[in-house]
Amino acid sequence: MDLKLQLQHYINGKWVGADSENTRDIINPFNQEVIATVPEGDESDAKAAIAAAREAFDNGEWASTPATERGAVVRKMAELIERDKEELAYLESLDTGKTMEESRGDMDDIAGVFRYYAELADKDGGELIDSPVSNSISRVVREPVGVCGQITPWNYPLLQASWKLAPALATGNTLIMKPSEITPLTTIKVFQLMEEAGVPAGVVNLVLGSGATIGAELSSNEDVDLISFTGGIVTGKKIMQAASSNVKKLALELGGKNPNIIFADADFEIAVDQALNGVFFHAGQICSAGTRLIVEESIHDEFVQALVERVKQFKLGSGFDEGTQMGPLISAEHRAKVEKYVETGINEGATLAVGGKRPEDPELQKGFFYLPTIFTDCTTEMAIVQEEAFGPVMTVEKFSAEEEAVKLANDSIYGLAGGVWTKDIAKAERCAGKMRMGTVWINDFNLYFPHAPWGGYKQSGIGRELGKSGLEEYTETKHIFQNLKPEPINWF
Ligand SMILES: NC(=O)c1ccc[n+]([C@@H]2O[C@H](COP(=O)([O-])OP(=O)(O)OC[C@H]3O[C@@H](n4cnc5c(N)ncnc54)[C@H](O)[C@@H]3O)[C@@H](O)[C@H]2O)c1
Ligand SMILES: C[N+](C)(C)CC=O
Repeated sequence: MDLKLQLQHYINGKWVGADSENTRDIINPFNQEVIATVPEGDESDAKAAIAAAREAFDNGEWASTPATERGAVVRKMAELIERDKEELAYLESLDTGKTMEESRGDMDDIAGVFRYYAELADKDGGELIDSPVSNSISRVVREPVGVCGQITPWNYPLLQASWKLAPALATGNTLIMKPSEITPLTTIKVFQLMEEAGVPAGVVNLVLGSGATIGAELSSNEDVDLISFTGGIVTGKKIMQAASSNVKKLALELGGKNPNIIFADADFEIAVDQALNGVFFHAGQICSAGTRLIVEESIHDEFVQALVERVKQFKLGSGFDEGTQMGPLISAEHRAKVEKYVETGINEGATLAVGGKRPEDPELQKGFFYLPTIFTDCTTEMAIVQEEAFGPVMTVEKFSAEEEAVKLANDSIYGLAGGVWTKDIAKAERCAGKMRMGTVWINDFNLYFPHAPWGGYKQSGIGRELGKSGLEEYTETKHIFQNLKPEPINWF
């Protein structure tokens, strides 16, 4: 398949092969066909990219380029992504199995992220602060952190990359990105676009390969000043340990096990519709999927019945077919993980209301498909209620009082996101105030946009992406104090 892509690393402004002869096949999750073969990097490739980024930061001009000019390059990226939207969406759907409609939506979001950070690039000229010393000037400025390692997951390959690339570039950092080894295509394409947009050599570097080699090198290498990671909690903890080598700045966007509370006074039809969307969109492979449904007892049975009836109608298929609502899971290994999780639920005594197996449709046998699944009679101590399945599986718990709903929602090591459905706004605000999560949606679910910070409480992560906070992650804060009338202290 000719994807018209430069299937190589991008280091110091050049497209280069891997030091070793190793390669990796990229697999289409819909039919297991090989879409592309890319170099599989090792530590030496990562070290070359880090050296290029270090040199570009220490001796290059990007960090001191006027912020307005950096903003113009970031804005150009938004324009190029819009220009190549169809091609990018095609590559994303090919690589992840998600529908073209989803991928097109992702590309719009990604262009929006570049545009947002382009606008912010030159808006922070520093701040004068009050000084306790007369005849002095005290000011606070923000400077780029330096060399940034950026590691992304496979579920939203380019979207998650854009949340890191745009703010890092806007603030004058240099970077090395390592996309997920199973979904590198759109990231490769965007590096081609960054070259076209005029990002100077060495400022952005791309290394393809596994987490255990490239990711581990980025996390531990002492020439890297910041590591920004989006992925699973187990990997996040490893990165945190490795990053202690030189006390790197750390941004971690980890998993979630997100509650969605449905009160009896919610708009029933909308709540059913959005509860389904909150879990089964992108086959549940979303960090903020509302997989823990917490439903008020008085409407529980009717609500579950409505969910099950709708789930039975879902159209599974190719992301390129009109009408497909849910694509395959990303890989055979990932589907096996989801299957194990469902088996655990059955063994724990939860009731399988629908799904719980692979589809029988002959058209879907080559893909990594799994039927949308709902468990009822779930209780908070069950592993299926506590652990992230990252697949199309919903657990349903019951509650009878507001405090109980909030307690159930907070009973998790995670704290990424959650939802509350009710027409009683005071009740919704009370719940939102008590829910220990980085995002709480009231009468909505899974909405994110560039202006709003994104990140987790508890073990869902450290730091924030998007919004102004997402820009600040890539800056160091410096206080410059100038004494305009120095005098001797006469102490010694
Ligand atoms: N909080 C968020 O915004 C957010 C967004 C998307 C995905 N996620 C989470 O990502 C997870 C799914 O993604 P995944 O399966 O790709 O996660 P993962 O942790 O397996 O991999 C993520 C990235 O880390 C790399 N990696 C693996 N081992 C590494 C190591 N030892 N050192 C450095 N890097 C290493 C991988 O190669 C990949 O690029 C889920 O838990 C999901 O919730 C979170
Ligand atoms: C952050 N988000 C919702 C775009 C993707 C999470 O997996």
